[in-house]
Amino acid sequence: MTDLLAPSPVPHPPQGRFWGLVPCAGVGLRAIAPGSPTPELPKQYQLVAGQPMVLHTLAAFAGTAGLAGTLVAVAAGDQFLADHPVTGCFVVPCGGPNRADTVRGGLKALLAQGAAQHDWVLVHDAARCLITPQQIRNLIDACVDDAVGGLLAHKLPDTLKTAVTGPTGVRVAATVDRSDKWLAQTPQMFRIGPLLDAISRAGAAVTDEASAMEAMGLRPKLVPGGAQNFKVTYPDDFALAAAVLSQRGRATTAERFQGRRNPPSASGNPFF
Ligand SMILES: Nc1ccn([C@@H]2O[C@H](COP(=O)(O)OP(=O)(O)OP(=O)(O)O)[C@@H](O)[C@H]2O)c(=O)n1
Ligand SMILES: C[C@](O)(CO)[C@H](O)COP(=O)(O)O
Repeated sequence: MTDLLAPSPVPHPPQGRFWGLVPCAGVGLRAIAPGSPTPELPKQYQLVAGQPMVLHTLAAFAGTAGLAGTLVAVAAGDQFLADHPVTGCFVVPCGGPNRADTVRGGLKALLAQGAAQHDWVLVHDAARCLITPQQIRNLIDACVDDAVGGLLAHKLPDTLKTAVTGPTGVRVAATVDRSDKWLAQTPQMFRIGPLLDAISRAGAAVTDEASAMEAMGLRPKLVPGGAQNFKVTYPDDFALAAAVLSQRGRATTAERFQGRRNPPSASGNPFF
């Protein structure tokens, strides 16, 4: 195994461009409350704070300076984004049966559309709709000079248990040391060529890009993301995401209102 903590004798490849890649071809089965009918739309198109979830996600990518473009990987026949175009985003029907297949299709499509093997790609779940341009920028800044790349992640905040299921239900098997545990988030940022190679070798079972790179013996960098960058996965998550987005919207409106009420004045006194 390569020891990436040791200085690399291989010079870094040339800088390259930065692309977004948003896998958007899932169904959202875990987001359906038990006993509820199957929703008409997959979860990434359901309304959150008055807007389809994925449009919040894509707005953050559209608002990030320095990206060459963002590819949205959707299921074959999915027309939703044709009716809701987003500046700087292009839609490709390369969705596969699981997330890794969708990402692999998206990486091939990026190369087919002119991206270079050494360009960077930031893979981000459509269902992480609370991502901000600042967090995307933080990841780029933290990884751009790294030999491997990295991902946003959140240091485990709670006590961690393993479980055992027996005749009396689910019970604690053990309490696990959490000091080295992080929750993997997205975006996950790697060079396109090495990532495509890693995912192709790892197969469809890997649940994130970093796992595929780890399987190649590499150690992606962990960059703090924050608790708000959670993935809308379970039914309760919609209300939580809506509350955060609405609060951000109110804060932005208040800041604008404050700016109009107290414009900077030549005297330096905000009242004159
Ligand atoms: N075949 C798939 C499966 C998932 N995804 C995308 O991967 C992201 C993260 O996946 P997850 O939240 O697990 O979404 P789903 O697979 O849709 O959810 P579930 O497992 O509950 O069905 C989502 O934006 C989802 O649309 C995808 O593009 N292609
Ligand atoms: C990539 C990911 O968001 C990292 O946490 C996550 O693994 C994707 O969702 P899934 O639930 O594993 O399919």
